[in-house]
Amino acid sequence: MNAGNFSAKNCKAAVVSAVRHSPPLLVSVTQLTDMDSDSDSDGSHISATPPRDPLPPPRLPPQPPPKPPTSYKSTASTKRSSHLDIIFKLKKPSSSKHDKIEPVPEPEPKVKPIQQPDLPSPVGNFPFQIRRPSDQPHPISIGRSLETLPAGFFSTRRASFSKICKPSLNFEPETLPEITAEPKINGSDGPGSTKTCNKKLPNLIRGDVPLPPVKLQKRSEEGNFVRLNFNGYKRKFTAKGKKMNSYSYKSKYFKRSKRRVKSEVDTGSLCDEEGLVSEIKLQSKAEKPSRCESVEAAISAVRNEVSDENLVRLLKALYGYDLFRDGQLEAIKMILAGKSTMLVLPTGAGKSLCYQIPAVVLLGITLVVSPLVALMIDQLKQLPPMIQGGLLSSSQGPEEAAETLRMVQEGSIKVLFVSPERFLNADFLSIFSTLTSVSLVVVDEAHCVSEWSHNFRPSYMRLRASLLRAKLNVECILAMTATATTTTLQSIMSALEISSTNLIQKSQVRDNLRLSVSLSSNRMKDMLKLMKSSPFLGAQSIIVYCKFQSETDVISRYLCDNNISAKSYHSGMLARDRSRIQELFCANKIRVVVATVAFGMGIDKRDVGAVIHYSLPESLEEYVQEIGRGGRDGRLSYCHLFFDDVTYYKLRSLMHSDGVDEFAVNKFLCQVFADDTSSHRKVCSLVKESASRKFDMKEEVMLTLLTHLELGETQYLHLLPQLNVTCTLNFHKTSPMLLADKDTAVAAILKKSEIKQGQYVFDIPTVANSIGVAPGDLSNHLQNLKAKGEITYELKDPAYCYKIVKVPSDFCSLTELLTRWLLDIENCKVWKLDAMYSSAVFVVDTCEKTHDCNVAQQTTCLQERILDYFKGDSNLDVLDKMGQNSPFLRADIKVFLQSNSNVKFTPRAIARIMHGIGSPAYPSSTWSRTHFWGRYIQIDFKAVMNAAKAELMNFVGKDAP
Ligand SMILES: Nc1ncnc2c1ncn2[C@@H]1O[C@H](COP(=O)(O)OP(=O)(O)OP(=O)(O)O)[C@@H](O)[C@H]1O
Repeated sequence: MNAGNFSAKNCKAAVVSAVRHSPPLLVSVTQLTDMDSDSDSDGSHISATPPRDPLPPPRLPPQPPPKPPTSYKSTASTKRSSHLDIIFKLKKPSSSKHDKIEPVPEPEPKVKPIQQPDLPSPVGNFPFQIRRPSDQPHPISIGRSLETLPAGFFSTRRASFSKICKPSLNFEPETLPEITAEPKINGSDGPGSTKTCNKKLPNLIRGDVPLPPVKLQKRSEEGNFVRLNFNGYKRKFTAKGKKMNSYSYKSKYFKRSKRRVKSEVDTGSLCDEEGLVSEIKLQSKAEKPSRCESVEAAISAVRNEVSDENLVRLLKALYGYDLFRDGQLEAIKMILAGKSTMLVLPTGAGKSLCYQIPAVVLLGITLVVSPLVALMIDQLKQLPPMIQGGLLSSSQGPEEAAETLRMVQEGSIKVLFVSPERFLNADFLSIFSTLTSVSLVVVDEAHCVSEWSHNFRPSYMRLRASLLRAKLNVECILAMTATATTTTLQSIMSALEISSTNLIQKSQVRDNLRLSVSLSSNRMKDMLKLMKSSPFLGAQSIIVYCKFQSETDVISRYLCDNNISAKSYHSGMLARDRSRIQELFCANKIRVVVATVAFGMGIDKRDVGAVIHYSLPESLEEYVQEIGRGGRDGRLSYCHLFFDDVTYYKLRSLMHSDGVDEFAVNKFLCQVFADDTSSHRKVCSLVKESASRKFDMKEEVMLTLLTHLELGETQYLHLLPQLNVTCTLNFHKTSPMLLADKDTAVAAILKKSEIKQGQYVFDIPTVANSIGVAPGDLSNHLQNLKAKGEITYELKDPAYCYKIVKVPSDFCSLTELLTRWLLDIENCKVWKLDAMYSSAVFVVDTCEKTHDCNVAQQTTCLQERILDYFKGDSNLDVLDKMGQNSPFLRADIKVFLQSNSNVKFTPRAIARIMHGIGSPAYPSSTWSRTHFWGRYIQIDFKAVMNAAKAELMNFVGKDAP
């Protein structure tokens, strides 16, 4: 083997099959020949003959205690456990975005071989030995959601609704509280309630277009509201800068019967007893009828003539504001003229209003695509009371989703918030292509579309103009972001087919933010000093941003100890605790929130007087987004950034945590297309958790690859909504054989099941394929059987589902292409961090040189720097602070390999361990115990990878490249 083997250029199609069996980059250290340590590094004291005892054989998960069969359980329960048997017992660890950022632990003083039974195995050959956290239910359990359905729910709905119910089977990356957009009960006079909404009308509003009646929801009646269920806790909200909204909430048991709106804002107690489902109704204070009339009149006027004067009148009528802010009027007029628009305004500049006004003027529905449920909830709450809003999220129950869709079809929702994953769902799309007219699609946080942004989301790749036009019949698209470089903008505008003449871009940093930066060797002490001095001392509300969850707790405690009221906030906390803290902060009952990046989007507290960055952000985009939480009321807000080299090195390592190698991509492709059948109707699946470990690839990266395979130049597959694919089923009433005689699905289940402890365990897509139905239909059928008392079942193992459209003819070229693309994304992330760090250094240096280090001066310096960065100025000098080598690196890798001689590694896996980054196959819970964990954090990741590759080459007796 030589280095050339790593290049896909040399790769021939025939290699593909060889790759499946003999991974070129994956070398078992057990083959190492005599290898004494030549290191005098920290690891040199290690015995030159480290233990080579093989690890104990993998420990099978303990068998759960056998459950007595309720009835009709098979006697064949002693059947041999299969590969799936083991997968079933592995549970998904906590995986929120922010959880993934972990502090690098201190290394242990001695090198020890990793002695444990659950070592990761090489890519492609995992015996599923890695110990996982004990059984935790998946946050969204299909089984549970199906169990909550009323008997015969699917069968009793109209055909369209039985389809609509399927969204409940989807998994969307939404982990926040349930929300239900409930229909307006009495108000048949919502703006969209007119039947004319079903007609497709152009966006261009002219005098000659026949005007439908304008019917607004009267505020004196039951208004626009959203019912939220925060894990069984009632929440109390205070109005957040919205003149017209207040929030009332009561147990749904009272609300449902009375359907009467009451405003009860009590900031005293924030939680009621557990178990109660809360209803939070959003309503305005009773509005005078004249107000509605004035809004109706203002809308009619704009429909007749889109003039500045008429739009200002509508602004006043809807919001009470006298003037548009910079960029708003321009954007609204462009949208009303039917032109797709790219809008870049700073955070807090008022982007929402730019789609809300067109939404009331245009005749059809406005779809707003949002990346987070929390953001959708905030935006829904912030809709002016006269705009009827709704929301669809995977955390809703099927009945609630169906009800929202019914309202959409009726035309009584004007603005519908959806996640990008909805666009995978054919039933959802069919409603819009056939029944409901979509006037406008708004892509909020549009930078997520671009892989070159700081926050790329693979599901956003689906939002392409061609698809939106084809599926939704929509002409006008509005893309909005606060932070995008020129490259990012280009890729968004190309995906959404927005002409360069339709770009509205204002400065990305508001003028009322005063920026300052300092290098600190004791950030905690320095921060306290800062907060106790002017102007931070005078700030009523402060947000402190940290990188790591653990930091937020430590710092908030430290501040409290120093008489500053502070609370921590991060995504590892319960949703209800997060909401409570947000509410307390917004109600000025907590002065300081110490948060991770999780505290951001959607938070519209207007009077945040200071934003302090305790840790360096990962990019200037993130920095700009976070300082944008300050001074939303237009008053001065002070933003200070502390930075230090230790945090920079840690973050730099983390930038490599999504990277994958050619070999892993190739293995992944082989598995994706392993089910190559002549029938393209067959549904294939990839269980997320096990595949993630098998290929040592994060789930998000796998989804990125799958989405690219669907939406890239050639369409190789068609992605379907994600499903829980493993079903464990018990029969109760009729014997399985008798039931199978009458029911083909049951017959297929019996055929395709393994019997484990008397329970039938099968793969949903496999059974569905065998009888030629869609997996969703099989799930519905099971639900019906369950409703009749015939069966009970549980579903688990969330999986990506897809149909193969075309098998690639040249796996190697495709592998090379995808790997290079992922590598570019990885490099881009690194560059963004370097640009952030360099900017901080630049500002400190420049200001120091002037000997006049005041806040105002740093503001100018940093603003200029940010401007250059977003312009894509190639002159932006970015520091390269990383070391390229260390005299001890290779020797240490050698020792590491010796001391873990029973484990197979790739160069990337070794580099990750040396950089202290966990990965699905080499988790930090296991590997942080090694002495070498994070030891080479200051050496460039690629240099460590090269050294690891060379050592692995040595092992097989070949020269490194
Ligand atoms: N023309 C205006 N006059 C006065 N206030 C306005 C105007 N337009 C918007 N606002 C207010 O500014 C605040 C911020 O608006 P909005 O939430 O739409 O900002 P945004 O640009 O979407 O911010 P983010 O990027 O953080 O989501 C809101 O409270 C909104 O009511």
